Amino acid sequence: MGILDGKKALIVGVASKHSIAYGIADAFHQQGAELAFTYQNEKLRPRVEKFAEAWDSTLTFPCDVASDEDIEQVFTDLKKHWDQVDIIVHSVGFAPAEELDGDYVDVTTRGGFRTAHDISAYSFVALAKAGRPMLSDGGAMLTLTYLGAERVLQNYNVMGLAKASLEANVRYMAASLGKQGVRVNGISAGPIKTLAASGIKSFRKMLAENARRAPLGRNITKEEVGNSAAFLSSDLASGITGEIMHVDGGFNITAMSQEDPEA
Ligand SMILES: NC(=O)c1ccc[n+]([C@@H]2O[C@H](COP(=O)([O-])OP(=O)(O)OC[C@H]3O[C@@H](n4cnc5c(N)ncnc54)[C@H](O)[C@@H]3O)[C@@H](O)[C@H]2O)c1
Ligand SMILES: Cc1c(CN(C)C(=O)CCc2cnc3c(c2)CCC(=O)N3)oc2ccccc12
Repeated sequence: MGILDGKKALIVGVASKHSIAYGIADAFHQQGAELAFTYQNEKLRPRVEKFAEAWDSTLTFPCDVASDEDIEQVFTDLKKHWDQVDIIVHSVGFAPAEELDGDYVDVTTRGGFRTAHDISAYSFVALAKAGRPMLSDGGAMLTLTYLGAERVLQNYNVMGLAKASLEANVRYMAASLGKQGVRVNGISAGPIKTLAASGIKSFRKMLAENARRAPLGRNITKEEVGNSAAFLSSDLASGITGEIMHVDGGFNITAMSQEDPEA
């Protein structure tokens, strides 16, 4: 008896076993959902096919979210297997690496700004546009955001603006899709060591600072994000839409903590 029994979920954004989308897929499978996946490129295909098999799924589709044709094709192909889709998870974020290291005003460019917003924010409503005809009454969409949308974190730079746009997307999409019984929410996750986090300068220091200052005194895991995602996507959350839920050990409620050396 799982909270997602009978639900069909499309998960966009699995790239490795460290991915947040991996934690979400695992939790969804444990809760009884039937899964389908997209992968960004041919390089990721064998890996995602292997993961899908472990979760009793044979449904994997290529999709670069920069391409409207790719996104349309995903739902055309999915329609051959499923009449409707109950859940769509968007776990995708990208900005050119050079935008994420240094002074915001110095390193931000028009091209980098466009790419960050296209891939990290527009892609969520693009999935809704293409998926709308297949989304069931009682369906749910979910995306992953970060505290950088609300506060300034060093080096997060233009990704913070893209996440702010993504969080507004959650609210406007919730308002647009509510009449057809589809809920739209976001999870603002604490920092997790994933591919998207690798190569980020002083990421380890950031993880340590988060663990020190968070009320739970530790970093959160992709499994914990997965469980919260399963709840938000399930009928247990039938009254929740347009919401951003922080799954970050409480870090976002703090300012200075007693142990702060500067306190
Ligand atoms: N890791 C963290 O600390 C953290 C914290 C909060 C939010 N997030 C967000 O979680 C989401 C997942 O990131 P992650 O940390 O699991 O890292 P990840 O690298 O495992 O996942 C990022 C995914 O984005 C996909 N992607 C990038 N560009 C794409 C494109 N053009 N088309 C299709 N897919 C594309 C990648 O293939 C990958 O699957 C992102 O939105 C990220 O901003 C991450
Ligand atoms: C936390 C944190 C993250 C993790 N996180 C919340 C993210 O949203 C990941 C964002 C991200 C987007 N695009 C790229 C990369 C990371 C690195 C590789 C690349 O080429 N492009 O990224 C940061 C970047 C700077 C500062 C903090 C962070």
